[in-house]
Amino acid sequence: MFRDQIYIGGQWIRTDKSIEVYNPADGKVIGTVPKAGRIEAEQAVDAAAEAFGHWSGLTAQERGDLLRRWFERISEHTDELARIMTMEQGKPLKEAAGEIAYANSFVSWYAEEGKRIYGETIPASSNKKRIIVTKQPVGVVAAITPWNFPASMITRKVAPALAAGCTVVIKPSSETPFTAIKLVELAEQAGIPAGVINLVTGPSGEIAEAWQQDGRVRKLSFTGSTEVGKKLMAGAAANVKKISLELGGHAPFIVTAHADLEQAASGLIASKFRNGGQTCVCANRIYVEERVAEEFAECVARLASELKVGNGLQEGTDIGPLINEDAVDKVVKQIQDAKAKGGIVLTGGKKLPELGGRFVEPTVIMNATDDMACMQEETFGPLAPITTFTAIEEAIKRANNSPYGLAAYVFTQHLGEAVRIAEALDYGIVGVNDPVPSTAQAPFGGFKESGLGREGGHYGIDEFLEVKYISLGL
Ligand SMILES: NC(=O)C1=CN([C@@H]2O[C@H](COP(=O)(O)OP(=O)(O)OC[C@H]3O[C@@H](n4cnc5c(N)ncnc54)[C@H](OP(=O)(O)O)[C@@H]3O)[C@@H](O)[C@H]2O)C=CC1
Ligand SMILES: O=C(O)CCCC(=O)O
Repeated sequence: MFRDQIYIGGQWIRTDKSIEVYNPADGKVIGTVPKAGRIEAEQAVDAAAEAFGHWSGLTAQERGDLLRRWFERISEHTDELARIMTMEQGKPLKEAAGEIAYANSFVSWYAEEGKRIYGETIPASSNKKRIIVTKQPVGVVAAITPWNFPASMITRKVAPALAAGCTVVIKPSSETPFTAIKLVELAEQAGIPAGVINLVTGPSGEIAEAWQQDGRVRKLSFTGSTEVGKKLMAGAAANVKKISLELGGHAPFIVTAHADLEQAASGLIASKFRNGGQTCVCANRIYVEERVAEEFAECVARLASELKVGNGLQEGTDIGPLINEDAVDKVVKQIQDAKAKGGIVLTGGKKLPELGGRFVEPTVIMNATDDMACMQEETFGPLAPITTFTAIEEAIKRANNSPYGLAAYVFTQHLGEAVRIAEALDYGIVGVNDPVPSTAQAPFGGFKESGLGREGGHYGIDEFLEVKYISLGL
């Protein structure tokens, strides 16, 4: 179940040293993965560079057929993949199975979309010339993925890259490598040729540096913190690598007096507590129009108090553990800070060491103010701070007052109000009466320090293509 090998050029390999992987629900070691370094990172690029000629030379239909076979293998192994994910990442089993289906939707969607990489002809200014525009794969792609979505962050990068004709080297998070390894094993079984997908595990800094410095890697796609994203962006300048960054978020969630309050409250629960709050698009700051705030907050607190916290493998669990002790400390500090600044805890507020892992109660805080840490920093945990506003313009101004610009949410039944607020928000994704807007067909990505580029939809495949202009003299 927990394969302890990396995959380079179609070979499964072990290294002398290894890294332990823990189950965050009980702190126990579930297995080890190789502690690869610069040498293996370079070997992976050798393999990907060698495989590129053949892979990019296949037709889009041939690549699509192989991606479709990968999709089928993943579907058949959903239960096993979900179990691996719950054991290394913590999210409840039903949510892990949901993530596998979501991850696989990128594989099926890009298996088709690769066939629609269209070029263009442009009228020339001389009738002795023809202007032809084509698109071709960028080359070898490096994908560095985080622990919060161990499957979908792999497929959201790898499926469009492969469909475009690129080959890839992957470095999954050291906290959740086994889901990624299983996905790659299934790609091998699906017949994706040796060298097209390569995966190494090990210290992220060393592996990322090797790939940054290697001019054969023409594109780096990263999901993770803004802090690391900035370093990678600076490193990519060395050989002017293309780069996509999907970084931190600090999503505002605006509820107006025109909202259906029950719909808004259950929407907030879905957005805020998905993956225990460890999602870059999670609601992080909740702005509610004053005259409905009390009723809304009571409804949210009641729903949050009904969520069952526990080991994700147990039936009925809604919220699993946080990924590590640092994550627990960050949430607990934000709760303490909010209380010290006048926040009132409506439900939750404590960590739950008696459960034997890294668990924090789903927490709802009323009377939040903009000077609280939870209103300024990404929480990445189950804390919902609620503040009030009296004028919509004030809510928009406060919502936009952030270096982040990934996702934002608006709940209102007033159409004009919904459109005006959605248009005024400086965010790449706006969910209007929709707490979970992510989907394979749509562009996912942020403004400002939340990142660069888009994943998903036809935008997501463009990230792996170069535009070539051919000027044809007749
Ligand atoms: N946008 C998102 O989805 C995510 C946002 N975050 C935000 O970041 C905060 C901190 O979480 P954390 O896990 O520490 O986030 P990191 O950004 O440190 O880790 C995310 C990924 O980046 C890798 N990584 C870490 N350092 C480097 C580096 N120098 N070069 C290349 N890759 C690197 C990690 O690998 P390894 O695990 O092997 O070190 C992991 O795969 C969270 O609280 C949250 O706010 C975190 C994760 C995902
Ligand atoms: O970066 C993340 O948090 C993963 C994206 C989750 C999603 O696709 O909704």
